[in-house]
Amino acid sequence: MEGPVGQKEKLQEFALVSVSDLASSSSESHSKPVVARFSDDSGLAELRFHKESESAAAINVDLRTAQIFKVSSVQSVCLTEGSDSTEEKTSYSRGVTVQFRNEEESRAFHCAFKQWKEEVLEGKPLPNGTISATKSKFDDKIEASSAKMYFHYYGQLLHQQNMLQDYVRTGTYYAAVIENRADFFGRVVVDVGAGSGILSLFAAQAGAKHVYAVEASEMAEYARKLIAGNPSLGQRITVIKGKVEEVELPEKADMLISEPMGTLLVNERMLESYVIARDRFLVPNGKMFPSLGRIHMAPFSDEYLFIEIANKALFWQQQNYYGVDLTPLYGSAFQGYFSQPVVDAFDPRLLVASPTYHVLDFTKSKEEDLYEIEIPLRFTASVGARVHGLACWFDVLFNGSTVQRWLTTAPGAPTTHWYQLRCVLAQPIYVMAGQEITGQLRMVAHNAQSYTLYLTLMAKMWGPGAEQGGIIQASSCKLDLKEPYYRMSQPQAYPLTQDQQSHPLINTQDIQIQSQDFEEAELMQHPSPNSGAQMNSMAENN
Ligand SMILES: C[S@@+](CC[C@H](N)C(=O)[O-])C[C@H]1O[C@@H](n2cnc3c(N)ncnc32)[C@H](O)[C@@H]1O
Repeated sequence: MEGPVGQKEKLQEFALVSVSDLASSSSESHSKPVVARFSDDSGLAELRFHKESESAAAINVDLRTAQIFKVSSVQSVCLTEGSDSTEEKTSYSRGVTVQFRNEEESRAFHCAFKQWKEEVLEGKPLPNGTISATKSKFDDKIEASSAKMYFHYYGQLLHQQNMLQDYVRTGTYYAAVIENRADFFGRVVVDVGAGSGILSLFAAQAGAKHVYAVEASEMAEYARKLIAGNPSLGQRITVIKGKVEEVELPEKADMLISEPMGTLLVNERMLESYVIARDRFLVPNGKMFPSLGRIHMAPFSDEYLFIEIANKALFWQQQNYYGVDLTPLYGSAFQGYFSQPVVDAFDPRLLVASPTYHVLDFTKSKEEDLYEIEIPLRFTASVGARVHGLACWFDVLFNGSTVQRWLTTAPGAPTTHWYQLRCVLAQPIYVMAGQEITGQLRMVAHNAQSYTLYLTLMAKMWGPGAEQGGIIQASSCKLDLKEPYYRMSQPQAYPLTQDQQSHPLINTQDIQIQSQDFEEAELMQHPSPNSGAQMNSMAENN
């Protein structure tokens, strides 16, 4: 045994009685002693079984995927994923039976095996496009079942198509890239979560020197196909299948391009992957497309929506449902319906105050900043109304050196597949025109790639008692962003109340609509692909 683990030239050797490759049934044994050698001198952490002083006919095991099982006190089986080099796609499991000289050596070997996996591989740089650690930051914070469903969803062409067919989204990306050729020309670009590879192809069209398209789902294979089918661009694009938290790239990037936005900007928690990619791949002062996002918020009044939600729970008020009293569950059902944020396109005239916004700067935010986001709220009601909750939407900025362009999901702007989001209070509050509405929106990330939302809205004392500063109404709710209620309908022509007609609601200029180059977008009837609820219901259906 030589070269203790942890030193620069890492190497460890064991003498064995024999090894046999289960696939070939050939056995390496006695004539010359068999050696098991852990090494990383090729840059690849591997276990190699070979005859002493003979490297030919060695059996190589990739330690990143290898597992070892004890069959007896002196015999073990080492299983690993293998790949057939002649046919890139084929992957199969490979087994090697290892015979030790005694129990003590077996124990030492197992101990070394465990150490190599845990200590040597942890954070160790590996060759381009390979996985850098057995368990990454992504795996630490995201539930495996959520990640599996998430990448399964994005692995399907139909869901990529849904995003590609959001012409406001894809058209704004295209315009932002092509109008800012100067930012791409001759530059190295990383496409973070490349999906079909569309943004990589746009970057190549704008003259990028090379684009690394990193995609964790099975979509990476389709991206390869699409890119190969566009050879004049494709020769400057490399698709790397893996998570941005784990892959290694051969060079630093001058620029990142990505579409990491989910419902309410933060759903899916992909913004965290975007800033991790920034820290891992981007040169100092490199560009990010988009570079920042804003969450916009305003209180709204929507009697129809409120009644619709409240009515859903009425089912549980039946006292004789096939002879069963359902009322014990009414309260829980009522709460359950109000814990679902509503996703739809609403008429901006439902807003009862000018919106405010919260900025997330992707060039500066730390990953941890996105774990919990607290937004203080302060509005002045422009009309007297019953406030039913908080309406939210987002926009992102492409801060090009030639043209600055915003992609907005604002109500009243051409509809995107993100629509808008509304948090509805089970207990509405009443406000008069000119009254101040305060509160807080707190978003806490959870391990199912989404957020729990805590909303509080308060209306301060109005009239003579106001100087005392007393709060007369406060209403709170807790919602799960992963479980939205999709209420996809055409924006309704809401009849204005008399009060609303005499007071113009809000200055619609306050809602920045910057993607107006596009014709009225057709309203898409499909639910957002970025929704956990849809993924869940999809999984339930399967
Ligand atoms: C919203 S889609 C955008 C796809 C494509 N860029 C586009 O604009 O059409 C996000 C993509 O990022 C991928 N993705 C999400 N998190 C990732 C991660 N940590 N590493 C690599 N890919 C990821 C998803 O599988 C999905 O294909």
